[in-house]
Amino acid sequence: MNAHDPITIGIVSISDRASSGTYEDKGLPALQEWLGKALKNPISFEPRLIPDEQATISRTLIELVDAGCALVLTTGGTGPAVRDVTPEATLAVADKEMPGFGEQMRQISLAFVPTAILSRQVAVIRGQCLIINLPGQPKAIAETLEGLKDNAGNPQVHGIFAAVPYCIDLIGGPYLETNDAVCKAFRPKNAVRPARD
Ligand SMILES: Nc1ncnc2c1ncn2[C@@H]1O[C@H](COP(=O)(O)OP(=O)(O)OP(=O)(O)O)[C@@H](O)[C@H]1O
Ligand SMILES: Nc1nc2c(c(=O)[nH]1)N[C@H]1C(S)=C(S)[C@@H](COP(=O)(O)O)O[C@H]1N2
Repeated sequence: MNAHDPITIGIVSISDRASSGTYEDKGLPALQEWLGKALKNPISFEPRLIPDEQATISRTLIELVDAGCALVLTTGGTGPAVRDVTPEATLAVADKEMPGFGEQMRQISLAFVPTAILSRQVAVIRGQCLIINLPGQPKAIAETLEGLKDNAGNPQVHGIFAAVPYCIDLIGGPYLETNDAVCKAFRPKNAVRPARD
């Protein structure tokens, strides 16, 4: 039996072309694969594939929070194009904005592509859920969550996921434990529970 707290995670791929079948969606599989590798907790996924429509995005986020998700990750629709409205839809359902996540993602992504500054990702708290926008490029999902490592695997720029478990502690969610080889979560010493494996 898995001794870790269970978690429900909403994963939302926001893409006009993937949701209409013009191309295959690679966002949901990339999110699911990375989270499955990074977390020791048993995960129940709530996947959604939707077009770049602001009202649909906001409605989907509210539905996932109401369904008990402690974490929702979106991918796509963060750029400057007319139909890129994921940040607006996310801010519209926010109780609190968490600007550090967007700042750190742009910092990480700049190490990969100069166009990282075009991504307007935001993160917010709604109720007891943390909602984070990731860029739409499927490879950007692991890059932003995991950060930049040197050849020996030591972090050079921390991935944003390192801060996710403690954030979820602070909003009263499940205690998340990570596989350190993928992503080492950081918590202040007094917030660390004894290991259970
Ligand atoms: N769900 C997805 N599956 C596969 N590739 C994707 C997906 N979303 C985005 N991409 C790729 O990343 C690029 C940048 O993503 P962005 O969210 O800006 O999409 P877009 O160009 O607005 O088009 P669309 O919304 O139709 O995917 C896309 O042009 C596409 O090549
Ligand atoms: N790590 C990473 N971040 C990235 C990219 C990338 O390839 N890798 N692409 C950038 C580009 S080209 C754009 S336009 C913005 C917005 O992407 P989105 O509209 O797909 O969300 O994300 C940026 N962030």
